[in-house]
Amino acid sequence: MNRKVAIVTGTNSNLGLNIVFRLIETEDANVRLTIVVTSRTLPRVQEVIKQIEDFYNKSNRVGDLEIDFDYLLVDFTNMVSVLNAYYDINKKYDAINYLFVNAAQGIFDGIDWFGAVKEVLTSPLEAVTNPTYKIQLEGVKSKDDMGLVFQANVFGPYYFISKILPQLTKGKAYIVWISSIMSDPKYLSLNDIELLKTNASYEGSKRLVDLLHLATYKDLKKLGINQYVVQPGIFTSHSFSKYLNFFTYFGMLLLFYFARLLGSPWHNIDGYKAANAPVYVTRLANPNFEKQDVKYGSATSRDGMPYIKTQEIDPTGMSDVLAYMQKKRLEWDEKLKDQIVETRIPI
Ligand SMILES: NC(=O)C1=CN([C@@H]2O[C@H](COP(=O)(O)OP(=O)(O)OC[C@H]3O[C@@H](n4cnc5c(N)ncnc54)[C@H](OP(=O)(O)O)[C@@H]3O)[C@@H](O)[C@H]2O)C=CC1
Ligand SMILES: CC(C)=CCC[C@@H](C)[C@H]1CC[C@H]2C3=C(CC[C@]12C)[C@@]1(C)CCC(=O)[C@@H](C)[C@@H]1CC3
Repeated sequence: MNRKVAIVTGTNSNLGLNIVFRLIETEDANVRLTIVVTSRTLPRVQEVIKQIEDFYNKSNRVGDLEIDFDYLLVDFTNMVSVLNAYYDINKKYDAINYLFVNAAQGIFDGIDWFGAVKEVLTSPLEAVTNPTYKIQLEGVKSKDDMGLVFQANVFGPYYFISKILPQLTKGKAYIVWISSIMSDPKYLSLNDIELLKTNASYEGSKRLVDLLHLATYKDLKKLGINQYVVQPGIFTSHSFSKYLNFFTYFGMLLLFYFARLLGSPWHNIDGYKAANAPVYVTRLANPNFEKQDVKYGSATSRDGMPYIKTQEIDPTGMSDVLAYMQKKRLEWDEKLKDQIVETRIPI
């Protein structure tokens, strides 16, 4: 049985879970797939493993695909936690075949409901595609003294990748960065790469993801690693449902279906449709022919049919971003060099 290892960060999110579901559906036969679930807490690990097991046992893959589980407790806003996660992987695996960089956070502080109603009434499609009424805090730093959203969504995962590069190389891995349609160049100033002087740090972090991908995929390809950047469109998520009540939740769903009816390709609405592009690039795209300098999007037609829609990425600033990340990586290599030492003395 050929063994493969898949790491999905933020597995217990709507998208993370559906990425695993689609991977189970499309993985080759006669494979033993180890799914490395990641979370910041053990209860969420246990919860998502149960959901994946239920899906697998009801699937038609029980006969020709074996799955087993491992987990990583990692918080990407804590560099010691990221280093621990690397140590964990380094101890257990010599090859990793898939890494989905799915975990992300914003520092949302609620919704400007007056602004939301105004946007919905004046431009309902824009209101649920490029919303400007989500309130984001500005200038929030992590305990590691970095921009919190910058570290969580970009630098933490980048540093993790740099540490497990030997395993990713051995596994001829697919790395899939989850970006967003809200990653326009306007959200990132090259004088504020850690996103501390912006009230759109979430969108800025997704612009950084796009640029970091463009700046690194060619070198990774020389190692046999195929990296892609994708975006899942728009779908229901635990992270923003907490701001909604029964009426606003169903009001949002109604607007999502209305947007799809008006011809929006991006209102996938459910996590399974949203997970189309992330798995497409690893299972169906041919890395010898498919372009890697575009963003693969999960899309849904008016009549609910899923499809893949690519978008060009403006490369402006990619060298500045890469230089910043490489400098930050060397800084943290130095800071963490004696952080974890083997204390067990062999008898
Ligand atoms: N929902 C949408 O419409 C869209 C979502 N996306 C992207 O899709 C991805 C998944 O989104 P969604 O399903 O809504 O996810 P959620 O916001 O519901 O969940 C986020 C996930 O990320 C993990 N996470 C958050 N912060 C950290 C951290 N500091 N360290 C480690 N893990 C962390 C959480 O894990 P835990 O709490 O278990 O630790 C959780 O599983 C994200 O990258 C998001 O930006 C892109 C476009 C649209
Ligand atoms: C207007 C009503 C009745 C309710 C408010 C719904 C909003 C909470 C919701 C509508 C559009 C959503 C949206 C996102 C978050 C939640 C909404 C603002 C994102 C910003 C999530 C992250 C992304 O990457 C974007 C592409 C999403 C855009 C749409």
